[in-house]
Parts: sequence; C-alpha cells; structure tokens
Amino acid sequence: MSESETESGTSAPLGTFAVVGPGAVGGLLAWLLDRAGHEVVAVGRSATVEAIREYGIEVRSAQFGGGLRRVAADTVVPEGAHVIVATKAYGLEDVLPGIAQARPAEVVSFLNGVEHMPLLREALPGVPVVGASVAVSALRLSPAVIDHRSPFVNIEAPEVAADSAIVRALQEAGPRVRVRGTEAEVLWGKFRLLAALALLTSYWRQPAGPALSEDPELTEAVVAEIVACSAAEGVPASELDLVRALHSVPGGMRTSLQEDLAAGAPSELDALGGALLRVGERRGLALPGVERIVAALDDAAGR
Ligand SMILES: NC(=O)C1=CN([C@@H]2O[C@H](COP(=O)(O)OP(=O)(O)OC[C@H]3O[C@@H](n4cnc5c(N)ncnc54)[C@H](OP(=O)(O)O)[C@@H]3O)[C@@H](O)[C@H]2O)C=CC1
Ligand SMILES: CC(C)(CO)C(=O)C(=O)O
Repeated sequence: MSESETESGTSAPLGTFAVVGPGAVGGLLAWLLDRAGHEVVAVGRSATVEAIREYGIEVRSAQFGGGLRRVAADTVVPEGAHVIVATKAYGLEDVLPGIAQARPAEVVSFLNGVEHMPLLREALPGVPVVGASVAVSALRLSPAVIDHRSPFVNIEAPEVAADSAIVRALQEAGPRVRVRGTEAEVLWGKFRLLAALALLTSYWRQPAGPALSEDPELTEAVVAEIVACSAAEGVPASELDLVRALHSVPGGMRTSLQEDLAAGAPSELDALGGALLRVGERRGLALPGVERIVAALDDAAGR
C-alpha cells in the first residue's frame, strides 16, 4: 500500500498543492502532480497565469511521454496549501509575502543554491519549511510549454521531510525521490556539483564535457575551492567524488546559468558564484578560481 493510500485502496487526498514559480522546474512538477490526480494550482505572475489558464501546461518529455494538461493557475497562493517553491533565486523575495499570507501547511523549496533557506524561514515563522534538490534538465520554451530534456528527474529531500505531503506526492508522481540526511547535506550535495558545472560551462560557453576539460588546472581549482566551502559550512566532501560526479554528467549538458547568461537574461550567478565568495569571505578561504570566473561573468554581463 502506498503512503497516500487508505486501507480500502483509495487515495487519501493530500490537500491542495501550489507550485509558486511554474517555470521549467515548477511547471514540470505541477504537470506531474496534476497527472497523478492531485489538486494543483500553478501560482505565477499574471502573464504566465493567463497563458496557463488559456492553454494548460504542455510538457515535452521522453521520460514521461509528455502532453498537455489543464492545470489550474492563479496569481494568489491558496489558503493552507502545500507549497512548492520553484522561482529563480532572484525572484524569491517577491513571492514570499504571498506565500506567508496564505498560511501554508508546508513549504518545500527546489531552488538551486544555499542562501535561500534563511530567507524562507525568516518570512514564514511557524511554517514547516524544507530545502530539497532536483536534478533535471528542463527549459521553458514559452510560458506554458516545457521541454524536459534529461531522461531523469531525481529529487532529494532531507529526512525531516519524510512525512511531507509534497514529498509523498512526488514519490508517487514519477520522479525518483530519495530521502536522506540533513537539509545541509542535500543542498550542498547538489550545490557542489551544480556550482562547478554552472560556473565552468558559463565561463567557457561550452557544454559540460568541453567546459570541464578546457583548462584542467582551473577545473581542479574550482573543485578544490567548492569542496573547501562545503566543508567549512559543515558538510565535508571529497574532491575525488566531485570530480567523478562531474565526469558522470552527460558531456552535452548545458546549465541554466549558462542559458540565462547567453540569453542576456537575469541569472543566478550571485546565488551560485556570489554565494561561494561570501562563504570564502566569512570563513577566511581564498577562492581564486571561483573569483576569476565570477569576475569574468560579471564583466560579460555588464555588471
Ligand atoms: N531548469 C533546470 O533544468 C533546473 C533548474 N533548477 C533550479 O530551479 C529553480 C527554477 O529554475 P527554472 O525552473 O529553470 O526557472 P524558470 O526561469 O524556467 O522559471 C522560474 C519561475 O519563477 C518565476 N519568477 C521569477 N522571478 C519572479 C519574480 N520576481 N516574481 C515572481 N515569480 C518569479 C517565473 O515567473 P514568470 O512565469 O512570470 O516568468 C517562472 O515561473 C532555480 O533555482 C534553478 O536553479 C534546478 C535544477 C534544474
Ligand atoms: C545542471 C542542472 C541541469 C542539473 O540539474 C541544473 O541544475 C541547472 O542547470 O540549473
């Protein structure tokens, strides 16, 4: 019997799920939860909400078959909802008051990075808030059309979230969901890999394979610096494991930071590279490799 099933075999309703930031990741998760029969509302800004109301959410996915689903959409978070947060880091502060006002049952965030959790907790006192990670490659082609490019959606959530309705619903909706360790372990586990990949792919303007091999010394420095940051923040890791993880990524993979910078769009450079530099400053770590890349990307973006 699955966790959300009753003794009689029928699914117990887990409540309303609100996906705040129905972009590539949020739209895909909303679509998957809707497909699994849950009550889902995609919560976004008016242009996106209008597009989803008019058209639905279309997912193109080899893994899940894809298709169009008439997912409900609103600009307001429903009262007491189970909230998934999937905005970009730079959009988080704008959505916090609306989430707080809805007095959500719980909040699970899927943002990349590590600095968003204190912001969420400060804005949502008394609300169970959990940081999870998702490994997936997805891109929003238009406000209601999502291209799911990776043959996987791998979610990790910390052990404290084992009973979360969001985690239980996602476990049954299609993604691979692993519940393990602490929140810091989950977030840094993803952040170590993502930060290295995102910075190097963006710097070299190449997909993962060539970006990692372009300048082995720079790659080595970035790996060592990120592992040092992780350890200083209480999550020890091995450089060798990170190198192995980086080389297991498909060589043709591009990162969302790389896509955003290439498009001249707002990016998460500060939430990734900037966050590492702030750890370095706080912990007295020299990060010359990360610093060089962030400075070059800042220059290129005209900051
Ligand atoms: N794309 C990927 O493959 C992966 C992304 N991630 C992480 O997931 C998170 C979401 O990324 P992704 O789905 O790619 O991003 P998208 O740009 O596709 O979607 C972001 C969503 O957040 C909303 N948003 C952004 N700024 C604001 C704002 N100021 N106020 C309200 N809403 C806002 C957007 O609104 P609107 O619809 O109005 O534009 C959109 O719905 C990021 O932290 C990313 O690093 C993690 C793994 C993989
Ligand atoms: C590298 C990738 C695609 C892995 O999930 C990612 O998280 C991103 O680009 O933001």
